[in-house]
Parts: sequence; C-alpha cells; structure tokens
Amino acid sequence: MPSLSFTVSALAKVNLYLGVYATKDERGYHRVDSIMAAVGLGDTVTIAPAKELSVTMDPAADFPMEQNSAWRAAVELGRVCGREPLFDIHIEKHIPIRAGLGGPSTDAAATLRGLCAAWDIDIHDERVAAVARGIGADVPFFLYESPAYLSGAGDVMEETFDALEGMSVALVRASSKGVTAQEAYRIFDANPQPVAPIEPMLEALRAGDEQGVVNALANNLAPAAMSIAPEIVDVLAWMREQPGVRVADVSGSGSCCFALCESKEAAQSLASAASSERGWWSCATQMEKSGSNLIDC
Ligand SMILES: C[C@@](CO)(OP(=O)(O)O)[C@H](O)COP(=O)(O)OP(=O)(O)OC[C@H]1O[C@@H](n2ccc(N)nc2=O)[C@H](O)[C@@H]1O
Ligand SMILES: Nc1ncnc2c1ncn2[C@@H]1O[C@H](COP(=O)(O)OP(=O)(O)O)[C@@H](O)[C@H]1O
Repeated sequence: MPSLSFTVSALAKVNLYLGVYATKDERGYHRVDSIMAAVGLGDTVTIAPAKELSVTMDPAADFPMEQNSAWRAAVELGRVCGREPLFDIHIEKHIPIRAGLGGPSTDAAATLRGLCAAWDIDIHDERVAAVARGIGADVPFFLYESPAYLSGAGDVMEETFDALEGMSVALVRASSKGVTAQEAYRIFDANPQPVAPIEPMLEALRAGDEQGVVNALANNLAPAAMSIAPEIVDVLAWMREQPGVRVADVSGSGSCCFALCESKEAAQSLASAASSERGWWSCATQMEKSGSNLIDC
C-alpha cells in the first residue's frame, strides 16, 4: 500500500475564447479552439492510501462512484502505468455542475496530479496527457499553466500565457438545472454559429494586454446555452449593467456567466447583489496561475 496522502486544489475555469466549428473528429467531437483561464473557486480532492479504490463527494453524489470523473481518471492512469489505484479519493465540492466551469474535468485532473505525485510520474508524461484527453476534452487544460490555448477538440495544448493572474472575476448562475456540454453541442449542430477571429485574443494574452482580452472575449456556443437555459439572457443583461464590469459572457456551454471586473470590490458587490437582489448563485473570485495544485502531502 502506498504511504502518502495528497490534497490537491481543483480550480474551476472560464472560457475567455471559445470557437466551435461544425467539423468533427472520428469520435464525433467538434473541432474547438478554446482559451481557458483558471479561477479561484475550487473543489478540494484528497487522496489517501486504502485497500481498494473508492470515491466520495461532499455533498454526496447522486450518481454511482464508478461514473465519477475522478474514479475514471484513477482507473485509467493505473491501467496505462501498470499500477493498482488503491486510494480513498474524497472530493469537497464547491463548483456548481452543468455550469460550464469544468467541475468534473478539474476533479479528474486533480486526481491525476495526486496519483502522479504518489507514483512519482511526471505530470507532463505523454501517458498522462492521453488519459486526461480520454476522460474529457477539458481535462488536459487543468494540468498546465493558465491561461492556455487548446486546439483539436479543445484538448490539445498549444500555448500558455503569463498573464491576468489576480484579475477580478464574478461568477453568476441562475439556473438550478443548468446545461450539459452534450446538450449545448447538439443545439449548436442544429444551428451552427460563426467563429470569431482568435488572433486578437492570442495577441492580447501574449502582450499581457488586459483591455485587449476584454475586447476579444468570444463564445459561439453561448447562443446554444441560451436556448437551453433562457435565463442566461437575463443574467447577462443584468451583469453588464453592474458598476465596475468590463465585460461579461457565458462560460463555455453555460449556464454560469462570468464578468471580468475593474476591481476586487466591484466583483464582490456584483456577487452579493446577484444573491441578495436576484437570488442567484454567485461568487467573487480572481484568475489563478494553474488549474490544479498540490496543496498538502
Ligand atoms: C463546452 C466545453 C468548453 O470548455 O466545456 P464546458 O463549458 O461544458 O465545461 C468543452 O468543450 C466540453 O468539455 P468536456 O465537458 O470536458 O467534454 P466531454 O466530457 O469530453 O464531452 C461531453 C460531450 O460534449 C461533446 N463535445 C465535447 C467536446 C468537443 N470538442 N466536441 C463535442 O462535441 C460530446 O458530445 C461529448 O459527448
Ligand atoms: N467529480 C464530479 N463532479 C461533479 N459531477 C460529476 C463528477 N464526475 C462526473 N460527474 C457527472 O458530470 C455531470 C456534469 O457534467 P457537465 O455538465 O459536462 O459538467 P460542467 O458543465 O459542470 O463542466 C454531473 O451531472 C455528474 O453526473
């Protein structure tokens, strides 16, 4: 039995740029250019040696643990590395689901990070990247620095950027049901949307130009998310009117929306007004340098 326990922070993401194409790969996954940024809201994943593999969540999951992204990541990494994943994996959930914030993906990435530490495997080993991609399109992002540009199905690392750390962000989510990525892509197929040029966002990030990032924010999956969860339209209109908001959009497939704010105070007042005046889930946070980090071992 391995001897060490690991605690890993599993942060959420927002999509600063999402460009979905109608073309698909052999798995049926859309070609996607995605620029994601990690934010401070996160789950905590604790990995402790055990006689057999188990995954628990707090609050408890309403689905079998074998379907948990963390379980799938542990089993698959064990398989490709010839190891038995004998661990209790416990996830303290804070990231809302069906929100476009990458909750299941970051939990899987944090599990991979913890197991790599336990088994002394380089997190950037090709086998780990392949496992990550097999668990979900967003999982690879959480193994690298943030922000990052990924191509392919949104799972092939192209470039990371040294920018935006500490930038204030407010998250607001109205829907209790939310939107799954699968539903959003299905609606997109029925009515594909044009892709915004990616170069302005890449240039802004390379230059560390915050206003350029604000100007280049884009997401052509947002109309699909809005048709599934129409309350997003109301949330976005409200957010864009709030003081100190530089820009607001849907994160990925939604239903969570995010605002890039002028200050920490602006993000905090937006989040408290969203909850107190509108009864919406909200969170004031900031951009972080990486989506998953070992915090204790
Ligand atoms: C839309 C995005 C934007 O970052 O995520 P969310 O906003 O939902 O978090 C991603 O493309 C989602 O990533 P992720 O949620 O990891 O996707 P997966 O679990 O691999 O796939 C869920 C479903 O989405 C569809 N899918 C996903 C990625 C892609 N490039 N094309 C697709 O068509 C597939 O139908 C798949 O069955
Ligand atoms: N670790 C996990 N945390 C939350 N949900 C998970 C996890 N693993 C698997 N799931 C499943 O993923 C579903 C949410 O998927 P999805 O809508 O794609 O995520 P999101 O939009 O929040 O990134 C949940 O309803 C649940 O069934």
